[in-house]
Amino acid sequence: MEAGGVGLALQARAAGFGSSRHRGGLQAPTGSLRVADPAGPAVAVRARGSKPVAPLRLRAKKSSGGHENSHNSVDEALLLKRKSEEVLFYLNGRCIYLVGMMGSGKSTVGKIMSEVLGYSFFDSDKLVEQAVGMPSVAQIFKVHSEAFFRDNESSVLRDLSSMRRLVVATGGGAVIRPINWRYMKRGLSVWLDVPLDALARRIAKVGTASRPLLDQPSGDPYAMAFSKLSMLAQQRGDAYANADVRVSLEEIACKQGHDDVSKLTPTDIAIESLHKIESFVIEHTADSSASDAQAESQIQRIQTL
Ligand SMILES: Nc1ncnc2c1ncn2[C@@H]1O[C@H](COP(=O)(O)OP(=O)(O)OP(=O)(O)O)[C@@H](O)[C@H]1O
Ligand SMILES: O=C(O)C1=C[C@@H](O)[C@@H](O)[C@H](O)C1
Ligand SMILES: [Mg+2]
Repeated sequence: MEAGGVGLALQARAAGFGSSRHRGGLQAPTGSLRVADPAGPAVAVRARGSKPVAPLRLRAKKSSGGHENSHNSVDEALLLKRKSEEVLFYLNGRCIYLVGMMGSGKSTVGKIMSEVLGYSFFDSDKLVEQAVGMPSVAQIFKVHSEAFFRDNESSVLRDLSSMRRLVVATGGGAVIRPINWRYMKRGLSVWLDVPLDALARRIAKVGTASRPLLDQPSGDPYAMAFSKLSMLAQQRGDAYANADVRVSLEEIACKQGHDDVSKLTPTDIAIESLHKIESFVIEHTADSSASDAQAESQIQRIQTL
């Protein structure tokens, strides 16, 4: 199933936000996964020449609606910081895997979470590109095949799963292979559940060229994205629901009294994700041997689907 020998030289850049420091990822493939100290602090896994994790800067900017700004207010930034400190205690170095459809905000929200937690951020699509030595997922699909991409995606997730203190934005389709769940269940998985209409709006705004499963030479970008996303959602059934935690944007919007999920900032979503992670971990660490058994039986169930 998995690609053989897709080695990764893990040189994570400490995740930043709002700058080129964002581009967490690997250097060109150079052999096996190397981490100086997998259990050590996030600064132990950073790119050659990159700077250590920058302290959280509170930015009090009004949202433009385009989400160039990560936080709406100082209050929101403080809430995020406070929640991350509580969650860190319970996480005990466990990795966080964000799953969800294309455009659900895994990369955007993941970077915010990694910054506040002092974790390193990885985007599994980028890691596959680097491991294969191609500039884009679209090109990998074109030159090789989706199956080839999926094999490499599994290899990347396997390599990441041996590490600690990472936030991983997984590829939108990573949930379809049961073996990937075995890897992701070594950490905590979070499903960003975003209505298809909002996904299609986001994707239409930036275009579909980088997303081969949605790319369409002509037609209305929103309508095309919506119809393809609907099809994928149907094919994937409840694969996303295998995640430990579900973060529903509709639920957050409802709690905040908004009629539209587009009012939510990535920070709102990061806060809710941390909150849900905390509840999940508290609930499942009461009896850790029972929860290990639960996780194993869940993996067995996924594998037989
Ligand atoms: N809360 C939000 N509100 C509005 N737009 C958002 C929000 N979060 C992310 N976006 C925008 O939606 C687009 C997709 O976000 P992002 O790349 O983070 O998603 P993704 O889940 O990583 O997608 P992919 O699976 O394709 O990598 C980006 O243009 C991003 O700026
Ligand atoms: O949903 C999917 O199947 C995909 C999502 C992207 O993140 C990429 O992993 C790729 O374009 C496939
Ligand atoms: Mg992404």
